[in-house]
Amino acid sequence: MKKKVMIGMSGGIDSSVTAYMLQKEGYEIEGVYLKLHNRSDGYHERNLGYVEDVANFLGIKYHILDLADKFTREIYDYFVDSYLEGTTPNPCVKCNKQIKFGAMLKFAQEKGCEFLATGHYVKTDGEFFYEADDKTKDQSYFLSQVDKKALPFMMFPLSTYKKEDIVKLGETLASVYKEITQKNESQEICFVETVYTDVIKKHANIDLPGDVLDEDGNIVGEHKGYMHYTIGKRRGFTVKGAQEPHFVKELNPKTNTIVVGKKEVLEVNEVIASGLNMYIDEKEFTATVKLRYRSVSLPCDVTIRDNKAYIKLKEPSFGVAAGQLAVFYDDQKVIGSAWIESTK
Ligand SMILES: Nc1ncnc2c1ncn2[C@@H]1O[C@H](COP(=O)(O)OP(=O)(O)OP(=O)(O)O)[C@@H](O)[C@H]1O
Repeated sequence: MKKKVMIGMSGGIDSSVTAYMLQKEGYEIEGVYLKLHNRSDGYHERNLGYVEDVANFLGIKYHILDLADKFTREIYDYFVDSYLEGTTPNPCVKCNKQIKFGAMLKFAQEKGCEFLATGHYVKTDGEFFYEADDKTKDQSYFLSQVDKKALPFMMFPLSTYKKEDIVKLGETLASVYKEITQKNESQEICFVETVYTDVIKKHANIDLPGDVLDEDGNIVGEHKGYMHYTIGKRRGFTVKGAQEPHFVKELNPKTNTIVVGKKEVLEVNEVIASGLNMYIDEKEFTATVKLRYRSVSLPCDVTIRDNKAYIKLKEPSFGVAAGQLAVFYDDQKVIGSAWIESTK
């Protein structure tokens, strides 16, 4: 009997080609589209149109799973609250853990599927995640909070391909694939239509000017409201008499102040992170760590104690933000991750 695979279908090229590939390999496939938010600009209608056309082309069944309430509670509210608290959230990491490889995986299993496949660029051997071959698309950072128990059920057929090859293949398939390749690349964060501040504005007044402080607490300028800034940002505030660029080092919601300094004051050598998700049991290890997506992996020593990771960097990093994820790698293998709480 053919093995049954559920495919997370977003209406984008990656998942549409994933479905084509797995069918060609001989799997029995079904699709599921997740409704994750209530965008009113025709977003879901457009995506579902593509999902339906691809499903018709392949002759497969597809489901619509409405997870908007769960998504609002667990992902959207966390996103807004993080900015209010002066931290920098990573909603895609939470979504992968709780929604895509939480609720969507459960749905796939309830429908009798042996596997869940997505168009993520990442590898797995059922025990660990590994970086994808296309390093410009690699999404291992975003998957590193996914529960170990979910890994044996995952399939990532795009893991060895380059994005451009997937687009090229799409162009040779049915006309719907061609149409999908011509639409705009999806947004970085699916519920942010333009910029994140437009989302936050719906929940708080973000335009509250306040003081810019130097490291010693002296007032040196003015800012537009702390929620306009993230750690490392260098524009949109004034610093009296500054000759050199200044960067945001700290956000203080309670006093509506931001602390800025020259690049060297943003230097970080130690990181404390909590909310661990480890794929190995060791409590002390040497690894490399990515402190944000699209940053280089830095060599470090890690000690796990009282459910926290104490990370000593062997070379400094700059502009590390609380709220982002620290992802530990052993070469290309993801060995765990934790949320950045504080830095030194
Ligand atoms: N709304 C959704 N419903 C079902 N699956 C989804 C949805 N959004 C994303 N996915 C799954 O997660 C994968 C990664 O999504 P992401 O948005 O990170 O990448 P993408 O490159 O835009 O993918 P795609 O081209 O398939 O839209 C998708 O390929 C798809 O399998």
